[in-house]
Amino acid sequence: MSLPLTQSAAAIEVKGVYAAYQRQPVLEDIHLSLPAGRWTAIVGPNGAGKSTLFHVLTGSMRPLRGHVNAFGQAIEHHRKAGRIAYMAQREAIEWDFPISVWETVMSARYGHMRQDAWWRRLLPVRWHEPRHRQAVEKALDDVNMLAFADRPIGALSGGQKKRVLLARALAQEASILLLDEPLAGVDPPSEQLILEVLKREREAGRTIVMVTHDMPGARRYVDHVVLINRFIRGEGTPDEMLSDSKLAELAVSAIEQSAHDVTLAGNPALASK
Ligand SMILES: Nc1ncnc2c1ncn2[C@@H]1O[C@H](COP(=O)(O)OP(=O)(O)OP(=O)(O)O)[C@@H](O)[C@H]1O
Repeated sequence: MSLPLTQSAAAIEVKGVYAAYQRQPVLEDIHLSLPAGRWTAIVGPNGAGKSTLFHVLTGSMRPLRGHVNAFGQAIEHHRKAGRIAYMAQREAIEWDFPISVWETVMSARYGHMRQDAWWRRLLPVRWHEPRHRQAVEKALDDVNMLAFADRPIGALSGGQKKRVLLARALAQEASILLLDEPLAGVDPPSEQLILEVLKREREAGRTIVMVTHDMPGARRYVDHVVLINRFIRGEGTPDEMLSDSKLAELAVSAIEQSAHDVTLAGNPALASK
């Protein structure tokens, strides 16, 4: 069940963000206030700019204009302090890299290890602070992947890779989780497992922002929904934003947007008008 949004401060505030690739606009005039300790779904058609928004939120892409704050400070500050965990889409990861599931998830702890005594950091991994091992173990257990800890990451199925990526984000124990399509390509039992894990994380006070195309899952679990297609097309409760009429409006915006882009591609002179 979703939580009421009253009295919830903003975890992330996006103000007047514009972003583009090779001068082609992808995000325009984005203003958002994502509530702290709540679970937000970002919903939009393919190519709407959802992943790009996450690149801006993680600081890996600089917007052309505008800025992003987390808990009232520049987002870079929180990223460097490890307070933001980011789960990329499966396709964005190099799976041939010769490293195990355990090592992949442990890499989420590097930021925390910087705070350990310097001599500890020189020791082999098995002598690192037990809290790192415990966090990795718990995260893998949460997503039912502990039995695969020693497996090379390249030797996993698509759905298993997804769960390892989520475990990596969980092991960071960050206050904000940014998850790009955590439910895509997983079977129904795994989807249910992931939704329940995220529900527990939200109940523990973490702020979750996830991109999803899974409307039934979003309707049942999230507190807040943002509709996006280059511009923000709506923001509110799941009941308001995921109604048939709102989703139909979003689909029409996608058709209009692509017709507009095709027109501009055929007449580049119009782009500057
Ligand atoms: N590196 C890039 N260079 C040029 N264009 C890009 C790049 N990455 C994305 N785009 C374009 O920017 C637009 C938004 O892409 P983005 O990946 O943010 O969309 P999305 O909403 O996450 O889509 P999907 O649901 O398909 O994952 C698309 O038209 C895409 O083709």
